[in-house]
Amino acid sequence: MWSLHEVDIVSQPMIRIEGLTKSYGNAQALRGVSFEVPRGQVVGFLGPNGAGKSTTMKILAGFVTPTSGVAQVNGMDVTVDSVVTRRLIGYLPENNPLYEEMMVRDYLDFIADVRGVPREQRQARIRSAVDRCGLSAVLGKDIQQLSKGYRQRVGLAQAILHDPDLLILDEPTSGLDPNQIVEIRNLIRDLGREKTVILSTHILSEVQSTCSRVLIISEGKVVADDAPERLTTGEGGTVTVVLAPRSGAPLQPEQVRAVLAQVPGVTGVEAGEAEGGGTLGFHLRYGAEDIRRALFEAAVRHDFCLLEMKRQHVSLEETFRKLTGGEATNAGAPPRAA
Ligand SMILES: Nc1ncnc2c1ncn2[C@@H]1O[C@H](COP(=O)(O)OP(=O)(O)OP(=O)(O)O)[C@@H](O)[C@H]1O
Repeated sequence: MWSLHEVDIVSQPMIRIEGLTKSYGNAQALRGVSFEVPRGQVVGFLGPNGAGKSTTMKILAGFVTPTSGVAQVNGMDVTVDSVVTRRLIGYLPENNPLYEEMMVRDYLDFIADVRGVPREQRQARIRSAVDRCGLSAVLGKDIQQLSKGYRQRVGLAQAILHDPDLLILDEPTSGLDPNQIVEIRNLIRDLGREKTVILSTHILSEVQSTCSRVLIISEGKVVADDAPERLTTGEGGTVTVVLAPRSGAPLQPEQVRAVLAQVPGVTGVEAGEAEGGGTLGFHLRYGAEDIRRALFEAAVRHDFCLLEMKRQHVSLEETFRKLTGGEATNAGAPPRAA
C-alpha cells in the first residue's frame, strides 16, 4: 500500500514554475515565468534567441539560482532540495559539453560514478543507456573522434544513465544534419513514452512532430501555452479555389471576386493560379470560422463549377512570428493542408 507521502508525490506536477525571474546584472532574462508540466508530458520550449529558454532550464537543473519565484520538480524546490531534485533530472545542456579526450565507455562510467549510480547497478545502467542511444559501435572511441550526431547520442546517454523521471534537453538537435535530426527525434519520442520531457528548439516542425504541448517564451515571459495544433487552427488561414463556368458563359473575374468577398467568414480575396480553359483561381483568407461550406453553397447559387478547394491553416511559424514579434527561426514547417 502507498504511504501518504508517496500519494502526495505522485499527485504533484513534475514541474511547477511560478513567477520565476532571473537577472544577470542589469539584464532581465526572466520576467515572471509560470507554468506546470504534469507527469509524462513532452513539452516543446520555443522562443527567439535570448528569450530565456536556457536560463529556465538551467534553473530547473540546479545550475543557476533564480532571482525570485518558485521552481519545483516533483513538489520539491530545486534550490532547497537540489540534491534530491538533481537525481530526478537528466539534463542535456546547450552545446553538449563533453570530455573530448575520454573514451565513450570511460566517460559513461565516470558520469555513472558522479551521479551516484550504485556500483552493482552500474554496468546494467550503462548497457541500457548505450542500447537506447545506439552507442555500442563507438564505446571504444575517444569522444573527439565522434560525429556530431554520435556526440549528441552520448549527451543523451549521460542524461538518462541514472534513469531520471524528467529529461531537460536544451536544443538536442542543434547542428545535426537532417538524418541525424530524425534519429535523435525518434530517440526523444521513444524516451517520452516513459519520461516527462521538456526540450528547447529553434526548429518549429520539431515541436509538431515530437511534442504534445508547446510553450512559447519571448523576452522572459510565456506568451503561448497550448497543443501545437491548437496554436494554429484557431488562427485561420487560406482557402485556395479554382472555379470554372458551368454553362457556356465565361466567368468575369471581378464579378466572381465580388461574390467570393461576400461569403460569410471571408476576410480577403486575392487572385491565384488558374488552370486555363476559362478557369479562375483565388486565395481566400479567413479567420476562426471554417468557410468551406459557405463557399460551396455560394458556388452552387452562382452557377460556378468548383474544380478545386484546398484549406491551409496558418503555420506554427506564422503564429510564432506573431507572438514573438520578430523573425521566425530556421526550418519552420510549411502551412499544413487540412
Ligand atoms: N551568464 C549570463 N550573463 C549575462 N547575461 C546572460 C547570461 N546568460 C544569459 N544571459 C542573457 O539572458 C537572456 C536570456 O538568455 P538565454 O540563454 O536564457 O536565452 P535562450 O532563449 O536560451 O536563447 P538561445 O535560443 O539563443 O539559446 C539573454 O539576453 C542573454 O544574453
